[in-house]
This record gives sequence, structure tokens and C-alpha cells, in this order.
Amino acid sequence: MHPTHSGLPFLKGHGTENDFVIIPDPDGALELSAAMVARLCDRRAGIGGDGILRVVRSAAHPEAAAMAGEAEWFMDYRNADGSIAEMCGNGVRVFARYLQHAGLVGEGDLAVATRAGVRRPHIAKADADGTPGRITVDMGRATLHPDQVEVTVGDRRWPARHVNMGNPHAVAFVDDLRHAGRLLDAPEVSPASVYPEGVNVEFVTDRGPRHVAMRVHERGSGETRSCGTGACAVAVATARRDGVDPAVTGEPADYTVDLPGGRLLITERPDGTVEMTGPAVIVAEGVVDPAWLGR
Ligand SMILES: N[C@@H](CCC[C@H](N)C(=O)O)C(=O)O
Repeated sequence: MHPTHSGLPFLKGHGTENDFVIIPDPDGALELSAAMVARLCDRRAGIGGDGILRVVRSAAHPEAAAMAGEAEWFMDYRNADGSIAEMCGNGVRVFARYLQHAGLVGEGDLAVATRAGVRRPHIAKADADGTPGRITVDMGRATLHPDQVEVTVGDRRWPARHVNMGNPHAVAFVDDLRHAGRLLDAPEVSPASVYPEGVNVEFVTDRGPRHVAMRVHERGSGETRSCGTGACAVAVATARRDGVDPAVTGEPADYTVDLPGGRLLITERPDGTVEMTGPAVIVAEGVVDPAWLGR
């Protein structure tokens, strides 16, 4: 990492309390090591966050240069432990909000390059009282795999659906979210060979018609207050469990997903793509002390 002598500028933001340290790095000049990501995300000794959103011009990043014609900005997402993930649903809304906050985009449609491909947020108009408009994102296609997966926590085990939203998920339906326990450790998912890159695990319970609640243990971050890709995976797995398939009916399926940190609205369209709507908030801006960075 080569911050300026005056420190490293950052912002802090969240989407349904899935919180991120945002690092503007338009020219892709920073070398952001896994160790530095983990230090920045440390809630006691660092800034604190479930992950990092590095904001880089697509043209300036080797993983995104091919998308530069479609999406000017690349979301370089890192989990709190420093690992790299393909996509972050709450993160992409917060990323869009940052671009708007920085005056780099306005309300309306935009495109963001991610490791899972281009994602398309739409920033709604602010309310009359100035509350920033919600952000709807075209999250691309959900892939439901036929694998038989099982999730175990302590002496409880559940069958789970393997869903890919650009990143991997195991969705388990439970009678009571408390049955997932404290989630201090990653739940066991078997067979492990289904997820060679690790997995995000969602626990889901019904709240009403097309309305569920979930908790999530995220790969690389632990239990978080929300996961956007997880909510999309949950909505699609719940629809199939309910016998609902928009590709068959030709009708979009809307699901409300409650998470500890807030509510996300998910629509699966007949073409198999998934849309997610939720809030995104910039909380603070600051500069990381260059002396701390150098230590
Ligand atoms: N919180 C995110 C997902 C972040 C990445 C995930 N932990 C992974 O490793 O795949 C979301 O809102 O989607």
C-alpha cells in the first residue's frame, strides 16, 4: 500500500447494516494486501467493517479492463479476513451510493464492473425530505445446482440448496432462526467438495406468504447483519420450494427478505435474472493515519 503522506482517504457506509470501508483508488495505485484489509476491517483496532469496497476505474484494473467499455468503475470487493469475493449485493448498492455522493454519477441507471461481471444499479430519486432514494440492482442470473448439500450446526442438520449468485451459497430452511446458534464459527457444509472456494450459509424461516427471514454466516466475514447476494439466493430457493418458477409461469416472483439489519425486496424475473432493492447509506468520511498504516 502506498498512501499519501497525509494518509489514506476512506469512507464508511452500509446497506441494511452490512458495513464497508470504502477506499477510493481511481487509478488502481494501492497495493491492498489481505493483512491490511483485515487490519482496516478490525472492529476494535481498525475502522471496522464486514468488508472493503475499493473503487477503481475498470480501465486501471487487470481484472476489469475488459468491462471498461460497459462499466467505468470496478468494485474490488474484499471480505473482512482479506479474502477476495466475486460479488457483494449490499456492497454494490453502497458502491453506487458512493459514486453518487462523490458526484461521479447521478440518479438513475449505472453499470458497475465486479468479478462476477457487470451489475446494474438504479438509484431512485431522493425523497422530498432529502432521504436518499433506494437502490435497485439487476443482480444477474441465479444458478440453482442440483447437489445434495447438508448444513450442520452442533447437533442439528438441515438439507440445503446450492445457489450461485456470482458467489456461492448454501440455503437451509429452519423452523427457528435461533437453531443456527451463535454462529461464531462457520457452519459445517457437506460435502465440502461442492464448494471448493468456501461458501456463504443462509438460514431461512417463513414469516408469511412470499415473506421470509434469514440469518447468514458469510465466507470471510462471519455472521453479518445482512447479505444481498444471500437474500437473492434465499428468495430463489424459497420460490422453488413453494413451487414457484417465473420461467414457467411467465410472471415475476416478489419476495420480502428480512435480515437482522433490515429488509430487502427481491424479484426473480421470468428470464431468470434477479433484482434486489434496498437502502445504501454513507455514514462517514475520514483519513487513515499514515503512522498507523506504516506500523
Ligand atoms: N455481504 C455480501 C457478500 C460478500 C461476499 C461474501 N462474503 C463471499 O465471500 O462470497 C452481499 O451483500 O452479497
